[in-house]
Amino acid sequence: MPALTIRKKLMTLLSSWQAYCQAPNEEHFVEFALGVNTLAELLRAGPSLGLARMSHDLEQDALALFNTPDSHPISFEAQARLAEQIENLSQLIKGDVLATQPERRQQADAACYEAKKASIVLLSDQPSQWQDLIAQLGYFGLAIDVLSWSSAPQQSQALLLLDLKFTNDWPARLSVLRAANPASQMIALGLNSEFNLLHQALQLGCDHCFVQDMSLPAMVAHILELQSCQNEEPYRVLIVDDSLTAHAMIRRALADQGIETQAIIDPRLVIERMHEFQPDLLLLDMYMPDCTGVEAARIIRQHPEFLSIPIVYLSGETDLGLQVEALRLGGDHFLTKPFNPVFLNAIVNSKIERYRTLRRSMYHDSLTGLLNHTTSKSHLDLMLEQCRAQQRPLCVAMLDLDHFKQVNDSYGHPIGDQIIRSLAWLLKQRVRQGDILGRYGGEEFILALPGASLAVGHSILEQIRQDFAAIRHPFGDGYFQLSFSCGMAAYPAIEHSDQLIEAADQALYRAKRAGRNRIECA
Ligand SMILES: Nc1nc2c(ncn2[C@@H]2O[C@H](COP(=O)(O)OP(=O)(O)OP(=O)(O)O)[C@@H](O)[C@H]2O)c(=O)[nH]1
Repeated sequence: MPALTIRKKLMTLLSSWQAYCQAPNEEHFVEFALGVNTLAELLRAGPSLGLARMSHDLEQDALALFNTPDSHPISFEAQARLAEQIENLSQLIKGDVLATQPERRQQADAACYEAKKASIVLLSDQPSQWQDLIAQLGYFGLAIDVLSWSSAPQQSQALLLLDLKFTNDWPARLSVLRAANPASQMIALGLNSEFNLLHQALQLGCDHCFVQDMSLPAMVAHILELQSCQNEEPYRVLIVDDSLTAHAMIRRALADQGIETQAIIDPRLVIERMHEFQPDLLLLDMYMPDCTGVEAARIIRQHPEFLSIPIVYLSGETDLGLQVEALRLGGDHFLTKPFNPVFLNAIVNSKIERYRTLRRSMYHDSLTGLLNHTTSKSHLDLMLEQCRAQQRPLCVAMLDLDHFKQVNDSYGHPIGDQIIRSLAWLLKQRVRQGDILGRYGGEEFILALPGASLAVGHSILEQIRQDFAAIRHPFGDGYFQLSFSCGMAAYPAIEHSDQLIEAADQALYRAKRAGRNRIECA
């Protein structure tokens, strides 16, 4: 997320707050709440989890005061609390956090094939108790700074892992730590899963608790998840409304949150436009001259590819019976005009989030979260066409775990699953945003690197191969190690995507026959 956009949204928020303080009426409060909501959405998608949390808290407090039109000005205490939160958030945004943005962006966009340097701190007076966790994260390229509680950081934006198991007086320490590090993400380690303890830790500012019996792989997976870049495509909304004023108002409200919109007046064009724009949600006016929203929705639902797309009706209609009927006939929600922009954004965001989750489960493998076999292949076809058009090389790698049957036989299927997940995690950490990474078969993965020649691809995969082979997978009191073999092929030497996969597969077969734990090129 560009630092400039965040700063601009912060400025909008600050001026709307100032306007409210000068003239504390409902209209100004709505503007302010919209500003908070917009900034919170931006920060939610950004790299700083702590900032996201702070803006979320501010948003919640602002929204809690939202539905009280008669109570403006808000109480002195509420105003002071909001002012303090705004001040803290704005200090942090203006300060160090954005200074680290170019570096973070570089990690996300450019060649992040190398191990990422994470900012993770473990606070513990008995760090030897956590050496397995530190080692495991290390294998994924995440370096942990270990500090004692007496040298706890201040104003840190790191992910803080807090040893509460071997720490006396942790509640007091926790609240001091949270106050000193409002923008950090805090994870409590080692509490037993008693309701009151967890409640207390969360109330004192922890964002997550890893309870005592949580398995090491689960902890590692969760931390990796928190560390991974969140680079999602912007949400897309198609507006179908015969009023140009409605188009302008809705587009303005949604654009503030980075949501892409297109608008059409004629409902008869809706299917064509949906194919072109591929929206995540439809805002459909109820009453248009040639066709009602309900009729349009029914037509949309006749197309299997649009069966699950969320449809939200917009209408001045307050007749409950009609609304219920409209929902029965293919709609998901009903917003009454004049709509509240904060509410509109909240509905749109939550519906799209769920829709995308559903789509992810269709295109992604459930064990690893990587693209599934079919989607990897179709993405590869598209990518090859792009590389052909741009006259860029494209390197394809097929990876297969070595002697994996033995892992299942010796350690059990769940451990086998965990190994598959750990290779997926390692690969996810190393690829760039535009690369294809998929689980091609049981213990086979596909990687496609646009712009990379065979030589470049080889050196990237070689580093990953060495790193994976060095990972020690814990089992009982000991550990075991594992390797993968890899076959590679590249465009333009090989012209078609099926042939690329076939050639990489044959090279993989040669790597297996030559002794495994190696890379062969077509
Ligand atoms: N745990 C687990 N095992 C899987 C999964 N998918 C496939 N497998 C197992 O992966 C093993 C693959 O075995 P083989 O094809 O004989 O290959 P290998 O033992 O890895 O030997 P080489 O590939 O020749 O090095 C089989 O035992 C499958 O049951 C999965 O999702 N989870």
